[in-house]
Amino acid sequence: MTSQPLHLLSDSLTAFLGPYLPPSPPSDRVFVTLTYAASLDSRIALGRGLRTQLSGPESKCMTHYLRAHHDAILVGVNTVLADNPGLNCRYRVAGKSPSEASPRPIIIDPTFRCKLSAGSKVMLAASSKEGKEPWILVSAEWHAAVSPSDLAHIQSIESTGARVIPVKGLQSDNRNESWAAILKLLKERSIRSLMVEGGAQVINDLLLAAVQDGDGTKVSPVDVIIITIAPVYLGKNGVEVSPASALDYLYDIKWEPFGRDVVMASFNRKARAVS
Ligand SMILES: NC(=O)c1ccc[n+]([C@@H]2O[C@H](COP(=O)([O-])OP(=O)(O)OC[C@H]3O[C@@H](n4cnc5c(N)ncnc54)[C@H](O)[C@@H]3O)[C@@H](O)[C@H]2O)c1
Ligand SMILES: Nc1nc(=O)c(N)c(NC[C@H](O)[C@H](O)[C@H](O)COP(=O)(O)O)[nH]1
Repeated sequence: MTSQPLHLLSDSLTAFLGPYLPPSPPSDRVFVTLTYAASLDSRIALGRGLRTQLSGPESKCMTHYLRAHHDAILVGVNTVLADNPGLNCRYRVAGKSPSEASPRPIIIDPTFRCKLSAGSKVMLAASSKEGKEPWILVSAEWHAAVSPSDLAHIQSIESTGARVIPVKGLQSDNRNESWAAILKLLKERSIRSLMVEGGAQVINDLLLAAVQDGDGTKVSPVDVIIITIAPVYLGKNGVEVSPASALDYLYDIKWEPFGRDVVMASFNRKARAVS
């Protein structure tokens, strides 16, 4: 990988983000930050499968600063197929190697469509010690009936330290149940803070998701929402972020300009109770 480290953020910008970062020491459950970059018409890409750069250099740097503060970063498989993302942290953290500063990449991919190769950016970031090896979450049903060619592929990428992890309850047709299963698995594997970067299906689902808290109460799994808004329109064919129903539960909202973009950071009132 030949990516350049990102330049430092000013003190005022780190002060802006500070209140929204995962707690230290971490709490007992997985702290979830939902973050993405959208156009003025709430599109996150020009069309399905199209990588679309929205963030300018300043807000991009903000995203990598956030990556440095999370144990893991999660995307849906369509984002991997469209964007070939590195999912590492290119913001330099004093006293940590790039790999140590990077979150664990996690890809939700029930039927292993990503078919990661050694040349994909996420695998290259890991092999060049600029990131961590990805975990690919597949459904337990798919894994139980894996074909010989997929098994060979899995063995090949696992030999590099990547993991293909079967998850009971991970299913495309009951995605709310999937979130409960994903968060349980991540907690068992000592992930205490998760940054979710997209794509649209993941974001739209998570905005309305409800999982059981320790005492059985239904809660939203999302603690913090951080959105970069870029001053462009992507039009009607764009990939839209718009949940299936209305919601109005953000609080302690701050807006901050980052270059030509503006970033909104907020807490989610439903992170504790969903009626
Ligand atoms: N601007 C941004 O910030 C940003 C961020 C990420 C992606 N994108 C764009 O978004 C587009 C991709 O978005 P998308 O909506 O097509 O796909 P996605 O990335 O949300 O992936 C969807 C797929 O992931 C799996 N999946 C997701 N949630 C699941 C669940 N709970 N249970 C089981 N399986 C689950 C399924 O296989 C599903 O088909 C791309 O064009 C990409 O460039 C933009
Ligand atoms: N913050 C942000 N601004 C954007 O304009 C954009 N398109 C994304 N998209 C998020 C998605 O996860 C991308 O796949 C990664 O941003 C790829 O970037 P990396 O190689 O991982 O740095 N995110």
